[in-house]
Amino acid sequence: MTTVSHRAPQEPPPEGGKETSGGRREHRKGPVLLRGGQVPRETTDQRLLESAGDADWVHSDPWRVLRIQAEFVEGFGALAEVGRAVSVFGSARTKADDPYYAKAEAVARGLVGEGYAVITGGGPGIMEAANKGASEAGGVSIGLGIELPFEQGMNPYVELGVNFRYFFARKTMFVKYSQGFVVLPGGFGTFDELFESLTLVQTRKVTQFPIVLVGREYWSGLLDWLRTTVADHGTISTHDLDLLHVVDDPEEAVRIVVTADAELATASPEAQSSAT
Ligand SMILES: CC(C)=CCNc1ncnc2c1ncn2[C@@H]1O[C@H](COP(=O)(O)O)[C@@H](O)[C@H]1O
Repeated sequence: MTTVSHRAPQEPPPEGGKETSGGRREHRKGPVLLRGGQVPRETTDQRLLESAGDADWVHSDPWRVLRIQAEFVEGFGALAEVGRAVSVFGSARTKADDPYYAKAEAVARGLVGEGYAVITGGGPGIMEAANKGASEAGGVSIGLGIELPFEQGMNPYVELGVNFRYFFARKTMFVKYSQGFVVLPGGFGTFDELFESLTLVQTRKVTQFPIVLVGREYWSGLLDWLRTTVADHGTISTHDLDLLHVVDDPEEAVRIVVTADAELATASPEAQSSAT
């Protein structure tokens, strides 16, 4: 493994790497290709064997990789035996008297009634509502929490909780361990989760993955924009929007997930393949 040192422009040209047929120096580091001023002047082994000099690099990023790895291992370990599950997303700010709070509870109850565990981000608002609905219905209520600068802690209805430091490790868990996503009104965090799942379906990294938006009024502006501006520019195909189901009724949301999941169970193994 090598690390990249960034030099000031006045420093001498790099000595490391290999000369290509075009007479340029280049250095490969896994998926990373370094050329020109980015080629490291010395190899990692050289640095490792050096007794003197700056050794800070040994202590920071390589260890971070192990922490990231540990998050995946812990997450996989905690969730491997959960069985069929659906992730429910939505705003962290929704109050308990908001009608969407009750809808999220109802979605979770319905999912439990169909034998699914419910996975959320473990936080307040819609996440809390879904965990509440799941735990009160006697189902498996899971929270994949995220460490944030303003500590919130897991909502009290989470019964199996895993706390992540990295959003990307956590997002893998939502997709890997759920059979579908139900998305209630939310902000940037919710959009991130929604568009990540849409991208995975669009690029066939996951297949037959139902994504249900609850709240026609809330989502219609976004959908209109996708149908007109975005599709008109050709940056998505109109059929990409078929990936999304929009409903108002929690029971309908549950029905869509159950139907898509049943179709997947009878589909070919190739159709079931997943990159996660
Ligand atoms: C009040 C507040 C901001 C609390 C933050 N506490 C949180 N705890 C856990 N997951 C979160 C939190 N904030 C955002 N997320 C993630 O982002 C989504 C909600 O973000 P937003 O509120 O729509 O943008 C959730 O589905 C969740 O996965």
